[in-house]
Amino acid sequence: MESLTGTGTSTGTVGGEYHALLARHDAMRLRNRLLSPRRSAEPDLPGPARYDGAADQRLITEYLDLVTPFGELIEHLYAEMFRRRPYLRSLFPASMDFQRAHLARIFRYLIENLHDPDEVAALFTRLGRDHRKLGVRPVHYRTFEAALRVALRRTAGGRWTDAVEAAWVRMLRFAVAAMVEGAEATLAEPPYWQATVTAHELRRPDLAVLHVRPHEPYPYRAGQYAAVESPLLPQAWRPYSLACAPRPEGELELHVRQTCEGGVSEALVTRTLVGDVLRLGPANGTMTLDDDALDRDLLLVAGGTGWAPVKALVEELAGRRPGGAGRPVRAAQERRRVQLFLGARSRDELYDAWVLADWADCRPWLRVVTVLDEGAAAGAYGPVAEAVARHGDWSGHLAYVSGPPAMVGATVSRLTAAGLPADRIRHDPLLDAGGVRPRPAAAR
Ligand SMILES: NC(=O)C1=CN([C@@H]2O[C@H](COP(=O)(O)OP(=O)(O)OC[C@H]3O[C@@H](n4cnc5c(N)ncnc54)[C@H](O)[C@@H]3O)[C@@H](O)[C@H]2O)C=CC1
Repeated sequence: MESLTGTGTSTGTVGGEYHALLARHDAMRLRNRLLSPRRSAEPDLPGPARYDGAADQRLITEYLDLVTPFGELIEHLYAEMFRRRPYLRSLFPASMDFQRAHLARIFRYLIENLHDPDEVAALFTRLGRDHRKLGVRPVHYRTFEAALRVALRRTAGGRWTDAVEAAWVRMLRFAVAAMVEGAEATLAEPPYWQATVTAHELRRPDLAVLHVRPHEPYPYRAGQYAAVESPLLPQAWRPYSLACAPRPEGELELHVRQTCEGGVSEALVTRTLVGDVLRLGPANGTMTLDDDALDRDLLLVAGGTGWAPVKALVEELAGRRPGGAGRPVRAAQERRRVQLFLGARSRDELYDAWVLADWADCRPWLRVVTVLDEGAAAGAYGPVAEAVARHGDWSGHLAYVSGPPAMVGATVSRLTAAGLPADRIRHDPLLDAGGVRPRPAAAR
């Protein structure tokens, strides 16, 4: 483990050799764990049991104004970390803006949820699994901790106390223990999957549909999302929903809207060619069809490229109905109906319209309403949340909502106000660009 700290280059991005070394190291750890499963791989990191998060939350919150907004703290933290271990810079993307914002979200999430250690541990266990793709090792967290302590003192100034710092450190160690646990539990799966682009269609000037073929079997369920990295922007990973149900040949579909210049979405939409090799992180997300989901009528609501996971869900449903190749649904479940609302800015923005037309012809259990921002030509109009609310009583349904965060939030609010229990509405993290959930107050 410690020997890895000297690996890598002091500048540039993390390379194949580093990942090959990590893979060999993971294989050794897995072997050791299988031979002696009770042995903790990182005995010096504390486990999450019996952590009094509420007490630390009170202390941290009382002195929070000394270190917020988090911008300055995070600047100091990364500066100190890269000063101590320059090679760690290679584990991060060239531009740190996104990373800084992401870390601020993580700190906010941690502090706001610390009274609920189980919830925090569950999220950070998933994050630990996901962080394997970055080449992060447990030893790196110790450097992070040391840098955080320096940064806290530098930012807070004279009123800072050892007791508050100790609370921050306990909070961090608690989260790190869960991350290490998550990484250890998934040692048997690859930290990332390489996937070759087999098709790239520009459907709108700023929107592409990509097909990619993973080099190894890629486990996921319809409705899930994965972090994607382009070789044009190493170590910059962004989440995209997988737009198809698992297929026998293993090919995946991604829908990407360019959201800004110079980012991952631009690289995928305008600078990616057939034959390029992307990397995918492990699949995540709870917008999936469990068996009990099939006992209810379904309401699917999608806006823009939020159509992607909903398309995958409908594909899975079709595969499980008579005539489909998937695991069949029970007879009673066959009678269940699916109502889909698809929001788009204009008719031209319905970039997958031919799929909808095909489906309307051969899927009598599916009803589709397209909702255009401009005019009522396709059957409904106005913000998709309002169209859904106008169209009926959804209180007995199970709902899946996907699209711009404001649209998802508005739809969830309308549905809960109309009597649909919150635990029957599924959607991905709203503010998430890297796996962190928003505060509980934001409707999910
Ligand atoms: N799993 C998920 O939740 C997924 C989410 N997305 C997100 O969906 C968004 C898609 O972007 P675009 O294709 O550019 O969508 P867009 O900006 O074209 O919006 C699509 C439709 O959503 C509705 N909408 C948009 N903003 C709204 C608001 N503030 N309030 C109510 N309704 C609103 C409108 O009906 C609009 O026509 C991105 O933010 C992306 O991150 C994309 C894929 C999957």
